Amino acid sequence: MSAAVIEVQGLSKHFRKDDEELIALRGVDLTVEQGSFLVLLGRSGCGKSTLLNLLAGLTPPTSGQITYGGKPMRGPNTQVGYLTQHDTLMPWRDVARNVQMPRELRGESKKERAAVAAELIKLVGLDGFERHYPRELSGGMRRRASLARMLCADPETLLLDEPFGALDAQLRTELQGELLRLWSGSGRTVVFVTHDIEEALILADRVVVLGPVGTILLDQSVDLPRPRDPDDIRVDPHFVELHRRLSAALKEGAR
Ligand SMILES: Nc1ncnc2c1ncn2[C@@H]1O[C@H](COP(=O)(O)OP(=O)(O)OP(=O)(O)O)[C@@H](O)[C@H]1O
Repeated sequence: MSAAVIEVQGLSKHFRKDDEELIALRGVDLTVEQGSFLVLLGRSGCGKSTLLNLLAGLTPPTSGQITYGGKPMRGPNTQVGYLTQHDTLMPWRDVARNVQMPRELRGESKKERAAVAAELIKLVGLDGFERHYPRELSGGMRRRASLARMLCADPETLLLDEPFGALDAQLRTELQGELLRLWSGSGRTVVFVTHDIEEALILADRVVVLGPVGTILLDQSVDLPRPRDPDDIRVDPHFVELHRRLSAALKEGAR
């Protein structure tokens, strides 16, 4: 077993709205192993995005603690790349300049960062759109540009919040494949949020099913052989059994 890169203990997050307190997460314990591909699966509103915000260090917990690489996290974590659910592209920069941004901030030369960005733009299928501004792109294209920008920072841990939800089925499968190629053997850790069981099983080493307030309903390792061809794997009896288990856990959480 690899070392833990992220350790979450007794994590709670409350929000205050007017006079009411809303509990988004309550007492979550979770360990993420270095180099693993973890999928967090859960229905809308169970606290997945809140958990990623906390893992990225964008917001502090109400109680509990998170350690990253053995050190308590305080403030934004620069080792992680975070693809949020909402669009964070800079509207005044074209695709190429958005994607290059993380390396520009590090002071990398124009030539070097342009070369890396060009590769990544190609990888996400946006070649030809380098000079387009975010407003000139479709929702799915903006998502892909954001993914390329996140990868351009070359983070050691990737936090992805439903990154492929807005894409058509074929593009989704292609980008899932690219993500797996990028991750495989890289030593990077991925925490991927989705509410799609099939997507979870195609990607993950391990699926954690979350219920209301982030309660862990099931912690399931996924020992399906890789590469996992979506068309073949759907009829694999072990896939079908895992699908049934995850689906039952999600239903249980909805009661
Ligand atoms: N900034 C905030 N202020 C108040 N309440 C919030 C805030 N952020 C999240 N919440 C609440 O916390 C709960 C969990 O929200 P969260 O976005 O983490 O869920 P989710 O599982 O990611 O949902 P989805 O799959 O729909 O994105 C929800 O009830 C939401 O209304």
